[in-house]
Amino acid sequence: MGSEGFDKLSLDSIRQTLIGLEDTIIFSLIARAKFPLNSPAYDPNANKNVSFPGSLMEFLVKGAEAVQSQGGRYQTPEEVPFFPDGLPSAIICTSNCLQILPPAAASISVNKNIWDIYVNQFLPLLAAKGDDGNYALAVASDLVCLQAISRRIHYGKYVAEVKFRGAPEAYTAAIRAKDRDALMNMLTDEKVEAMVKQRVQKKAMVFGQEVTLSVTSNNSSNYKVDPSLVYRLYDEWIIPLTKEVEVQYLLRRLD
Ligand SMILES: C=C(O[C@@H]1C=C(C(=O)O)C=C[C@H]1O)C(=O)O
Repeated sequence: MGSEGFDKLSLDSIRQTLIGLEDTIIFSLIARAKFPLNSPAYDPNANKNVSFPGSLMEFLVKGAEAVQSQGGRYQTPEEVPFFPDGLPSAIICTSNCLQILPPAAASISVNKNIWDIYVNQFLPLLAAKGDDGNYALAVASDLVCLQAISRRIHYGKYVAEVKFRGAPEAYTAAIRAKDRDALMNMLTDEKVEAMVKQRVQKKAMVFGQEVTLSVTSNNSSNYKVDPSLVYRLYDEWIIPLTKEVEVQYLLRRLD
């Protein structure tokens, strides 16, 4: 998002972007679900190659982020690396180089939470048990999921900025008081959250249905990804982490 566009930003336009990211996230989950869990890819102890520490997934994600960083991926507040330490600089400055949000926005990241939830809680629910040896393909698919989920959650920085601009006095008072609960109450819109969760569950049913040429109606209830799991992903993890990003952003807004 270019800085010239920020002033035209509205909550509706940001929400439209988040709706678009729902599709990206759900299709990335469908792609990952094609592989079994392949647990050795996530186990640092399964890696006997001492040339790199950590799991195969950590090794592959670090390498991918290093290349993408040189291409300028991490020049906007919503694009946050999972392994920021030692990332090479961008070799080009894209239009997004311009300062969009206050400098403190760049330091806000909940990627450690996202990684831990995804690897240790969500992935075992998404992928079938088993090991087909396609570790690099499965991890490449994981990275697409993680980056889409992270982008969606860190879009909370823009949401918070628009909300701040909509009620600067009220937010300033809560920020000055470092009142996290007040900020959380002010930024929460339960009606919108409910619509988001219902919509992603329905999208998982539509996008994840098996398409056949059978003349009979396709009323099978087997989906490529469990729609109730997608609902839970948003309910227990994506929405709460988005709001956490909003609160962290607001607490730094007046720095
Ligand atoms: C993102 C927003 O802020 C909060 C988080 C939401 C979400 O993560 O889906 C939805 C509504 C709000 O409670 C918003 O207001 O759109």
